[in-house]
Amino acid sequence: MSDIPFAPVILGDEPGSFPHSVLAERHPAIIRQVREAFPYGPAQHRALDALLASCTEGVVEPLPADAHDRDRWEEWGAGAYTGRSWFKIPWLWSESYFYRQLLEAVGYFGTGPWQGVDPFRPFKLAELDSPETDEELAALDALSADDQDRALLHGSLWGNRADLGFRLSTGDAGPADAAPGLVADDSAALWALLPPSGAGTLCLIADNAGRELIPDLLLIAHLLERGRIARAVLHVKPYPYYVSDATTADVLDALRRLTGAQGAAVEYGSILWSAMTDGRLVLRAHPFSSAPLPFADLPADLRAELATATLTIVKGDLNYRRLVGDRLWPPTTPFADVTSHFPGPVAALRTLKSDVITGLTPTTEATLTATEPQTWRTAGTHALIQVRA
Ligand SMILES: O=P(O)(O)OC[C@H]1O[C@](O)(CO)[C@@H](O)[C@@H]1O
Repeated sequence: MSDIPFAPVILGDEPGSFPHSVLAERHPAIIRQVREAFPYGPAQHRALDALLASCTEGVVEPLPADAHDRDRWEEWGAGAYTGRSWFKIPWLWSESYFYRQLLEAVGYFGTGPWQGVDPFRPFKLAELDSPETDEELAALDALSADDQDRALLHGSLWGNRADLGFRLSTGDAGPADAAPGLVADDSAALWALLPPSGAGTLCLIADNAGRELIPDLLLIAHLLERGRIARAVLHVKPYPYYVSDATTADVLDALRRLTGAQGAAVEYGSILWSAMTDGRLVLRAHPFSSAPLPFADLPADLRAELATATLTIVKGDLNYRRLVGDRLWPPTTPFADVTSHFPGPVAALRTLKSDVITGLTPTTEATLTATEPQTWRTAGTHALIQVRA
């Protein structure tokens, strides 16, 4: 990466900026919503009060001395950031640590009865049970064999808009005269890495549960069924994270949603069910999946595993930030340069929901900046498919 221009790491300390609004407004709102979603007891409410005070006006507090992952967070930088304002340290770190501390407050990691109760589960289930999910599953029945590659790839891509921490108010793309919805499209290179009769392994680093995970699973089922891959490894989060990020429990809920549906959805569900049963589809919940660090810092075991994949698909905005580095890159910085650290071929499927962007052509950047100066980076109205073979 030595030829790449310097790009500053994103912090949350600039009032009016997107990262600042997440720390100052979105995190308090998430605490409020979680509080209302369950009849938590007084101790949990006190812990949530303390977290609210800490993350808005206070400093980063240490994890309890007996926390099972305290050493891991030390390795990930807790020593350097404890005692500092949440706004003045890398935004990626602040956000990640917020979710870790939120789970601490509600007793998710404790030994009591709230152990393992996902504070975001009511929101995830509501989305999974929504009429929109019914409609998306019913649409599978109308897909011709020729349409499936593109439709299922795009389903997985645009499914990334369905992020519960980020409710969209706009449609597929920007206004009619705006830049195209897809600001980079390397899908030909992606398909070239997954030819029919492929014997390889796809790793898919998942993002959100519900209406994003369903199309991710459909894509995996399709690739297995068409013989473009022999095996898939689906990387999920080891614990609830960023409100809607997928965990093992969410995969099982999504799978049940498919097998309990009607029409083609059921067939996809049974392909996935048997693939899990016979080991062609494997779930992984590596601790690094919810680390506050970029993928340039992959631990050795995960790096070795991803190095064996024919292709790794990295889903969503947060994973994109981790893949290219959570930095204010010049938008035309080549995607291949900022992903040269990654151990194998990699594809990013992402809707744009934060300031980080790379790999645009000068023309695309100029069009976006001229037509949608305030919103194109963060509104989720644009998407990209970028590949480094
Ligand atoms: O679900 P996604 O696509 O990873 O998006 C989550 C996004 O939420 C934010 O963290 C803000 O909360 C984004 O900036 C972030 O990258």
